[in-house]
Amino acid sequence: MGSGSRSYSANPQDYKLLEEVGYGASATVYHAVYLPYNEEVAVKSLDLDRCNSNFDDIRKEAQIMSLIDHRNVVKSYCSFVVDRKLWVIMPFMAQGSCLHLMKSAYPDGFEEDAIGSILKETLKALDYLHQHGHIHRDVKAGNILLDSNGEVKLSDFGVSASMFDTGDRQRSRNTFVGTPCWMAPEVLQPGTGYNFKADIWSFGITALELAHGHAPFSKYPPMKVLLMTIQNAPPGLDYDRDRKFSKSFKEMVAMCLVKDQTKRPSVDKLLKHSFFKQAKPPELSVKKLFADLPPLWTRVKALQLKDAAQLALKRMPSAEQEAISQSEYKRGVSAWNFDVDDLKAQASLVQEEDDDIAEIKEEDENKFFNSNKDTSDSQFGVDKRNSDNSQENEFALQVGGSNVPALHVGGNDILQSDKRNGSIAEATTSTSEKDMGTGKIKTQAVKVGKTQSGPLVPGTVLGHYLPEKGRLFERFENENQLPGEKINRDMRRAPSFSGPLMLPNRASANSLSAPIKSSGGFRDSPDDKSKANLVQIKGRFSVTSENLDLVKDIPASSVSRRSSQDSSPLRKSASVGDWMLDFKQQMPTGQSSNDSANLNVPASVIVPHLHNLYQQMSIQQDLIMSLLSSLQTAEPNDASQNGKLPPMPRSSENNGSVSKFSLHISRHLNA
Ligand SMILES: Nc1ncnc2c1ncn2[C@@H]1O[C@H](COP(=O)(O)OP(=O)(O)OP(=O)(O)O)[C@@H](O)[C@H]1O
Repeated sequence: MGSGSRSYSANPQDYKLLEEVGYGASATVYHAVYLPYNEEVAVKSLDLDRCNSNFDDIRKEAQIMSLIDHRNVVKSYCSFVVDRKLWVIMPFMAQGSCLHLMKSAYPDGFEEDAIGSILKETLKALDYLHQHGHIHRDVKAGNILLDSNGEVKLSDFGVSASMFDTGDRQRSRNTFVGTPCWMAPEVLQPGTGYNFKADIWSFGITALELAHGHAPFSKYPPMKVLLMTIQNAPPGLDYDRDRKFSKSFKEMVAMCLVKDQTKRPSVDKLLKHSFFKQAKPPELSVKKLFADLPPLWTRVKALQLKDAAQLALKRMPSAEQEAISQSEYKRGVSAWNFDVDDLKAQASLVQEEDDDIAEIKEEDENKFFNSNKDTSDSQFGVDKRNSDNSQENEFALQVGGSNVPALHVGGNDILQSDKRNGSIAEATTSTSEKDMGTGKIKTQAVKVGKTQSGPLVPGTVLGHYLPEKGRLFERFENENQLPGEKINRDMRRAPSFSGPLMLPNRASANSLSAPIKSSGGFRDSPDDKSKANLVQIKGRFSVTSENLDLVKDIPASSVSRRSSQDSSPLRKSASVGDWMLDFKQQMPTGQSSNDSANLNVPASVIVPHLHNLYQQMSIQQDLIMSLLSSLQTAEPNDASQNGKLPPMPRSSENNGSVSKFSLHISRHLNA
């Protein structure tokens, strides 16, 4: 197989690996030379031990990549296994990803003409993929690659899904994979399902990312991003700093970022938008972006060092968390694995225990509720943002009410799609209750051990968030020294800018036609089989049976969600004490409970709990910081209100949210 008539061998000796130019969730990407042709290529080395996908899925991804034939989509020339790695040979894109380029030279984003060209080429790639039945599912600046001549290609099919894929493979997963900042609301919203329009949302977010240098909400931890995506009005080009952008650019972004997926345009329609009609050829507008820059690998290395230095400087745990979150974002890692069962469990607890979470509005995002008035007169009849308010309210109600949004993976979710008149029908994952088959899939999930263990805290739900540091090292431990690799090991022990790190299990990350598993439809009923793998529910956090090896010896005690003793969810979530108690109850009779210090508890049992405890401490610190900053913000008004916390001044929708939030936090702290 190969490019055109060229074929590339499956012999690793024919490839000389040079510099590392990127690192993703499950792969390292090298600049390399294909010796027989003396041609530069990129070698993506996927660590099979770190991939949770089964090998067939990985191979299918590689196969589909090799069938791709479009100038704006990165294809693979061939792929083969070398030791425990799958090498995928691709064209080398000498300027790397747009994300890398922004981070090294354009921290505030690109100029509009470059953005227009990049987005137009990306749209062409999406057009091709959608026409061929694929939802990319991971459109973002980190996956838009640039060549030295200005060529733009969309890459990384690690999480893409085939709209025509049905059957076992589709049912076989219970983990939603994506990158939270770019994920469309319907992907998270119950009962709707999603289709290729999810790519249009991600495309709109990518437009903002290219315009600002970062995606909206990128500074927040994943759980918060999920809630904000669901609750808040869509982001847009509405800030003062966005005055420099044209009306047509703003309109185009507003069209993409409509919460109602049926009102989002197709790629075809978007391509006809005036913003793209006037886009310059990329050789004019994109090529100049890197005219004066050093080679890609030098930039990547510099970014790695900078990232490592930043992390080293930030010693405070809470600051570290943010740094980690930021560095992961900067690496463009997309394997944020959402365990849907865990999220559902957490969401259900949020519903009962934590209505006020729904009212936490971020300062930046509040303005969206009252903005976007200028985006209503799109020639394509795009909805006014304000017309989405009913939907906003609906979301807010759902969060606070009985239909809390929760991720759901329907076990029988089948992609229903067909191709009519040459265009893609709106293939949608079915999320109706009758389609769920939850019990079956949940049981499978337990069996395959894909859920996260330990108390469910925002950090744990998205497994990688806090444990990142640990996995960073794991990554280095596991790494093979590849021939030609020049980056010294010490530096690789620092957080790698281009690397993913801690992405634990990228369950479907490598399946090009990975099923679209996440959808809505959470049933919060006592007989909900989704709770089959809940071992304990404590406050808003739960211990799940992710790792049956870990929990099988611990009595599964069902704790009422609103037990009077459990009024302090956060504190309760620090379940180490309970766990020790449980463990001690299982001690052979006669052994004194005072022996706890000498308990012969295996490290494999202790470490996860210590880890959880650490996470909870971090979250508490985070909450304290949030409270402090809320208080600081409120201080000027405070004096005039006799010590009462004032309502949020910016939006009537936020009245009282600070005080509720504060109350919520003080409940945590005082309990
Ligand atoms: N063909 C290529 N030429 C040059 N650089 C590349 C190429 N492919 C990937 N890269 C660089 O390597 C990085 C990681 O690659 P890629 O996104 O394919 O890995 P991944 O493990 O699938 O990552 P992700 O976490 O985004 O899923 C990219 O962001 C890009 O900077």
